[in-house]
Amino acid sequence: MEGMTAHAYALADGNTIPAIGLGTYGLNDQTGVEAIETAIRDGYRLLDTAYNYGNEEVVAEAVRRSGVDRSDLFITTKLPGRHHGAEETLASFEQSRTRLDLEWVDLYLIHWPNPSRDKYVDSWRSMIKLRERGVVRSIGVSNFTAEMLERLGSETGLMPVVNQVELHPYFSQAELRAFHAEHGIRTESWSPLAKRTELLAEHALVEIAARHGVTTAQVVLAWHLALGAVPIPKSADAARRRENLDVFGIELAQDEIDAISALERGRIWGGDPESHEEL
Ligand SMILES: NC(=O)C1=CN([C@@H]2O[C@H](COP(=O)(O)OP(=O)(O)OC[C@H]3O[C@@H](n4cnc5c(N)ncnc54)[C@H](OP(=O)(O)O)[C@@H]3O)[C@@H](O)[C@H]2O)C=CC1
Ligand SMILES: O=C(O)C(=O)[C@@H](O)[C@H](O)C(=O)CO
Repeated sequence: MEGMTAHAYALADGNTIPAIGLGTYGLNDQTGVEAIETAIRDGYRLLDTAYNYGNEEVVAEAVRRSGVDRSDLFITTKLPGRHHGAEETLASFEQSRTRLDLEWVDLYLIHWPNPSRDKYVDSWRSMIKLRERGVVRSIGVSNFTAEMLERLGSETGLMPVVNQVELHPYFSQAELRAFHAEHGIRTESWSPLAKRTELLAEHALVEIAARHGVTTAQVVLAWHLALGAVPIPKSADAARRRENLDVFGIELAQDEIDAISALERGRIWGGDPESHEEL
């Protein structure tokens, strides 16, 4: 599995990111605390939240209750579109950090580029400052196109180390992943199971899963690992979360990887970074 050691990858800034994580969108309130706490106890180390998920305090409580050393966890949060801008970014981060009850955040992402606002470069400069201050270990983006990434690089001299994008067998992002590989950017996959939809019943996946004696969800997650992308599946169910973590022994053959990539059909909803407004 490309560039992976001990189920983690080195990022271009020298930090390390776990090879799989837990998506937390929709894990709220007490049930969310219990789900995330159990996930940590079961071995999840990367937790993916965002200002806009309204659950940063839920993540904080789960981390406290888990008993796992904070330095063994990798916690990501994201800057919302309505807070783009130099000062706004610094203030928004501080709110996130306070709610997360953390000395530092492992990975801070610009959630969406919101190009109509044209402020993501200002936000990026503030994120560079946050990293220099040590309150953020790694900085990245989400839902950025190659052109937007180029712009960050040319205007600030620093490329993100991660771009978290929609990625699953229906939308495999081959071109963007090639751009990432050229520029030392690690790809993270959001909605890695295509929000379940009908993906997990696809004939090609059912066949491959039967051959390996695993579930179709596990096949999809093994495909992400084979691509060198970091999937962050969300599940509210403890057994499914354990299933999603138990994928490192699945070695897909190249023809299986190709058959899964051939399911390509496009985005599962209208989240085009050029036009989507996520405030
Ligand atoms: N940066 C961005 O713009 C975005 C980031 N994200 C991030 O990505 C994470 C994951 O994406 P999400 O949209 O939730 O989609 P996923 O692809 O992770 O799919 C989640 C769905 O799949 C089901 N599921 C999970 N595991 C299994 C399994 N083993 N077998 C069968 N069904 C399963 C879940 O149901 P159940 O809970 O009942 O198990 C849920 O309905 C989010 O939580 C968030 O952190 C998501 C969207 C955009
Ligand atoms: O989950 C996320 O990170 C998002 O950006 C979502 O708000 C996403 O835009 C969505 O779920 C829209 O239906």
